[in-house]
Amino acid sequence: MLPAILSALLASPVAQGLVVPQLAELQKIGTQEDIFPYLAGDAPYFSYPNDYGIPREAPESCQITQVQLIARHGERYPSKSRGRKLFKTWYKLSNYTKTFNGSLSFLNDDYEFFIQDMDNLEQETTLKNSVNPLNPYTGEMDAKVHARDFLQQYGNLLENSTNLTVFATSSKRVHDTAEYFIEALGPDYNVTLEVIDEEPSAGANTISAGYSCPAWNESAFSNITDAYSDSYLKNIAKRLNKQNPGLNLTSSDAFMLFSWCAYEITARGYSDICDVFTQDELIRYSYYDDLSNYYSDGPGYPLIKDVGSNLFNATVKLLKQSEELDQKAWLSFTHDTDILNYLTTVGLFDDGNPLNATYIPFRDHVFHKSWQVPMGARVYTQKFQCSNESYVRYVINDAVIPIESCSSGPGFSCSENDFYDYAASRLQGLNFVAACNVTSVSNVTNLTYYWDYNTTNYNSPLLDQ
Ligand SMILES: Cc1ncc(C[n+]2csc(CCOP(=O)(O)O)c2C)c(N)n1
Repeated sequence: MLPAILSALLASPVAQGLVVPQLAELQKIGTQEDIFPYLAGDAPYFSYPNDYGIPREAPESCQITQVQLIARHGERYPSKSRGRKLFKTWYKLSNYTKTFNGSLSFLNDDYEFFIQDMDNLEQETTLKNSVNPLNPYTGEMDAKVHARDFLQQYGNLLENSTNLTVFATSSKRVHDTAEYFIEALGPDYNVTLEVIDEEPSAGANTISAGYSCPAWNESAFSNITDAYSDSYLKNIAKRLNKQNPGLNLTSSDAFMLFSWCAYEITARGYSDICDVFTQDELIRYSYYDDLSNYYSDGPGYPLIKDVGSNLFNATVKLLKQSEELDQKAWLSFTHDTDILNYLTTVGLFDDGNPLNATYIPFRDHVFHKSWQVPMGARVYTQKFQCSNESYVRYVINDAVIPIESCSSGPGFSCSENDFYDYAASRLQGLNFVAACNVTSVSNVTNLTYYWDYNTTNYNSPLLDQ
């Protein structure tokens, strides 16, 4: 039942004259959140599932002394290359002249594709560019709500300094996310945004080490990932073609339907195409995303530990200098792959069992990509003091994820010196500049922006990537 006030509003002459969302649309918004974790990090933000139950607030009688955030930009439209592929599938459907049957029947009713302006590709979803004015899943709102949550959790760290410097890569959507976040902090803080170049020429002075790594090869392990069966995609195409003779969808079209589902939810608030999939198909799609990222940007590709070491090294240095540095909160915005690379070096989602293409290892499977880097992902490093001891731990997408070999401190944290030993052991033998052949694209071999932002003006031109 629709609340009486809403029925009255929709029936009113005023509403009739406005563009009001259809009632059926309204009722679908908010009903698809259970499938977000299966959509390869393209769906709206969700908190880390399977939280261990550890409160993310500092433990009783402990004070946070430093916090670091590495965040992904918020919900966005598809990239240009994904957009091109989505349109290919959409044209096939929009050129179909017969009446649709089965789960595609929604296309019979004046359906409008969710990408309505090519200029939106690569960009954040906002209140303004949403397909539906009631879309609750914009990147803009996500960043703003996140900022208020940050203030509630860590606002006291900002109290003694009037200035806060925030860092974002020069990708427009990443930069825009940081701006929305800053806007929502409110007028009490004097915030400067430093825009750090993500062109390869930035070398090691980057929050996006992947772009400065010419040695990285996306398909280095495609021999493993290519072996993953695509029969679930063939089945989807076969089912839809049987219901709709002459449609001729391929496995690649079926693959695109998952992105359509995810991105449409972020632009419209819901997506009817999601009803095409069975739960088994969602699980198979999701595992393919884990498998391919494990071998291109995660623990399955040894070079990735070197890539992630650039940022991990810097975060450890900041922790060590927490007392002497005036700034106590270090906020950085970047891309999903950079966060995956960083977390791979930190080692929180590597249980040593390599993912395989033949079966889904349901019980031995900690590398869930979308759980680590959904849209709006937020990886916090907390340093806190209890009595005279300091401790470090990670809070990922609202869940405390302990370092298993170092979690005997309060709130399953790692005591500061043990953490430095842990970090040193993770970083041993890694060398971003050498392993990535950084000097072939840049002569910058150190990450300095956290330390020289007062004397160097970082304002790189924004990129649509
Ligand atoms: C090590 C490494 N270097 C470069 C790439 C290329 N790449 C493909 S997608 C993407 C960012 C989109 O993410 P988001 O949606 O968070 O903006 C990047 C940087 C990669 N995958 N791994």
